[in-house]
Amino acid sequence: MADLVEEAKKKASYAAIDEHVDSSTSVIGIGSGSTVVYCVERLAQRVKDPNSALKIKACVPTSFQSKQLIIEAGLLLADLNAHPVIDVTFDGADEIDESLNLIKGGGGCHLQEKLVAAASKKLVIVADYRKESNALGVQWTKGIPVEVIPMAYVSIQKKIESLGGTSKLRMAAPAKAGPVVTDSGNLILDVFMGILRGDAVLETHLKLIQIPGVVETGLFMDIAGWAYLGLQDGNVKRMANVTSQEKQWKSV
Ligand SMILES: O=C(CO)[C@H](O)[C@H](O)COP(=O)(O)O
Repeated sequence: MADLVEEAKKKASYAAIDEHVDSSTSVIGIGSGSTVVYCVERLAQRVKDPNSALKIKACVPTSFQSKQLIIEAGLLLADLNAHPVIDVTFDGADEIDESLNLIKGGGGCHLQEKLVAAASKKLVIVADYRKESNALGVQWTKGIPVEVIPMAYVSIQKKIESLGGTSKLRMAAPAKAGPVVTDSGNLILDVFMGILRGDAVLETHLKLIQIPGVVETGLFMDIAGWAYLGLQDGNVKRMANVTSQEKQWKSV
């Protein structure tokens, strides 16, 4: 089972890199999590190939983890302020619906992931078959990750209750006593607001983001243009959202 999942992540990642990186690609965003490890592996293989025509100028990370991945692979590390327009970003997801709405932030990196995605002409999601869903909250049952300012986390929890939801402060145990602290120094609430279909995804994001002290939610709507899903039978399923692709190209 574990091998099957790893193989699925690797196949999806290799296909995504091979189909979205070419000699015109200059700046690449690198997401976070266990699946993007294979994207970086494939990218490094292609860059180091003596016959390579690639001219990658910079890789922009979305977390401490992805910064380390870029450095260890010998790729060129840069930051978003130096490269505010990114050609293509590759990132994982915790759940993906049919319209390519996503839950992200299982690894606690969704704030920087959203900032890098928003600066990207293309966002390509890589995942294994367990992430595909017909509605958000069906496969991923650990709640919507919501990054919050530490001094307000209890009052934010109360506001979430008044919206009909519940939340749990994400804890770091057993790795450390106390809460998970994000790369930006904030806390994470995992928020339960039921199963989200269609317009409910955006509506829920808007309700949460309006609460003072909420920095970002792990709901990503209309931003992923492509998703590559590694399947159990060894094939890769390709999904595309034309509306998101067009919006992205226009907004950058
Ligand atoms: O959003 C994320 C981190 O904040 C990750 O992309 C998401 O959790 C998927 O991770 P993995 O590839 O390990 O399943």
